[in-house]
Amino acid sequence: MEVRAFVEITRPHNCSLAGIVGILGSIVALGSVPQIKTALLVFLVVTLGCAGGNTINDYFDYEIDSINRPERPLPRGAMSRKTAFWYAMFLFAIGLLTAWLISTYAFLFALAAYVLMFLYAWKLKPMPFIGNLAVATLTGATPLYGAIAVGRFGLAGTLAVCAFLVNVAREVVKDIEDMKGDLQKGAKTLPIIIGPKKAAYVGAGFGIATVIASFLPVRAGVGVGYYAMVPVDLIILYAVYLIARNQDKRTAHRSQILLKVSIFLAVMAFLIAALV
Ligand SMILES: CC(C)=CCC/C(C)=C/CC/C(C)=C/CC/C(C)=C/COC[C@H](O)COP(=O)(O)O
Ligand SMILES: CC(C)=CCC/C(C)=C/CC/C(C)=C/CC/C(C)=C/COP(=O)(O)OP(=O)(O)O
Ligand SMILES: [Mg+2]
Repeated sequence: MEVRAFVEITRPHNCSLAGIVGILGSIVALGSVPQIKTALLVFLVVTLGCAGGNTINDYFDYEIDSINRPERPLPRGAMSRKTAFWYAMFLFAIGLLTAWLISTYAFLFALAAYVLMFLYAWKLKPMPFIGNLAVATLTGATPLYGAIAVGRFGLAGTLAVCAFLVNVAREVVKDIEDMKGDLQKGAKTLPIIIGPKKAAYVGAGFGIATVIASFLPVRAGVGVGYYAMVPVDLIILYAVYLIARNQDKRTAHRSQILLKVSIFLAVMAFLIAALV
């Protein structure tokens, strides 16, 4: 058992980004910075949920990760599957207790998100496109969580739409990248059902929709700091061009990584626009 596996399995880079997005949702909903206590609680509920979701995801993905991702903690033997299961339940429990400190609505919203993450890992992921929509719904729910915590929505809805669209695009491209392992395990992902080319066009369509939606906050009057979004949209369009042109594993990996970079930069752009 490797102690560092308890951090690694949670994918802290995703969880910390998600936590920041939760706080961003509060900022954009309020139009100002929330109380530090609220910001901290939102960050904890989202990061603990994301950590539990990634952990339970690796628990259920053990066989497929043994093919696609043998370096991950469970396939390489750094942690037992039983330990991973109860570690995920522990993370979810602490997250729910933290959500209870915010409000009843915040608790119920977190409970729904955590249940959806468990269902995704347990049953939804192999369903063509349904699994992609579940993950994208969870990422879209993240800024909404921050809004629920402060009792207002404001512009958090536009953030949620962008998060949903870009993550549908990224999930489809990730499925194109993982086709080999998914085929061996009999998973019925979108690229396997309709073919990688048509799936690439679906992902590209959601990528283009993200670029269009990324200007929604401008229409709502978000400040000039928002022009930081322009390079983000150019990166998304390049990722779309790559996957539409070629669907081999290497191109799909480059495209999905570019989409992840665009998510990180977009979050920074929204933060700048909200705080400038
Ligand atoms: C215009 C534009 C791109 C707006 C971005 C909107 C926005 C706020 C996006 C944030 C979405 C979010 C909550 C991200 C959290 C971290 C994350 C990438 C979650 C989804 O992860 C699922 C994925 O399958 C994990 O795989 P990997 O990253 O390869 O470990
Ligand atoms: C709204 C609240 C309270 C929490 C949301 C928490 C967040 C941000 C969830 C975003 C989606 C996410 C990261 C869920 C975790 C589990 C997951 C979907 C991991 C992706 O796993 P796979 O689809 O198997 O892809 P990999 O090949 O990377 O394992
Ligand atoms: Mg997985």
